Amino acid sequence: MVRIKICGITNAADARAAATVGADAIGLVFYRKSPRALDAARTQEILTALPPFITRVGLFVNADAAEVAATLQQYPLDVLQFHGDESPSFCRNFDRPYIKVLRVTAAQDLRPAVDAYHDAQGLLLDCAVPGVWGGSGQSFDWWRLADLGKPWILAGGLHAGNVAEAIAIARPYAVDVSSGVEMSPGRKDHDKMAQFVARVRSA
Ligand SMILES: O=C(O)c1ccccc1NCC(=O)[C@H](O)[C@H](O)COP(=O)(O)O
Repeated sequence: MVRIKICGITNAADARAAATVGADAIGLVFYRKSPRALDAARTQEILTALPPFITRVGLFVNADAAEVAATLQQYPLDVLQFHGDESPSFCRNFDRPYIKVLRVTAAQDLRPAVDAYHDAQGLLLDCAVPGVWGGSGQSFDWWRLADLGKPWILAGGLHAGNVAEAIAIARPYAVDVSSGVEMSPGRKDHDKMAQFVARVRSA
């Protein structure tokens, strides 16, 4: 079964809807320059609204270690997701499972990254878009990856109309979607989320 993460949740209603339609995980953006960035009140509201057994993933882009640590002190996040140029030693600094994002455009050898981030819980492949760290809505040329020896997550420009094809080609452990299930940046479309999950489940 392919797992599903819905990223860039910004309010309690969207968090509840993501859980209701069957998402396995939600992503919370702690990157101030993002249109999906959260403040303390919103973060608390989302975490309070979320039912049990949905993985809470916190996203960071080249944050200070102190900022990541403070966020972890404040909120019960299950997994960290690093979208910037964070080194392996930085990522493993927080005593928390982490996912490292690799930004790609087409087929490439991922072995060096797999070796470098050998203790990552998973790797997330997203589309490399200059000047954009994530949530771009752009996809890359999917390819069938050789076994990485580690779960990997497919992201970048996915939506209900292309996710089945993406899964058939790439065979990921999980898929991650943000803008493909939105009506505008940071506002999820609940019907699109339901359609997306249904397509993944039937792929
Ligand atoms: O959502 C953002 O604005 C964002 C900003 C900086 C780093 C990551 C960000 N989001 C990550 C994601 O939403 C997803 O993990 C991934 O990039 C897929 O996004 P999309 O192509 O919009 O489905």
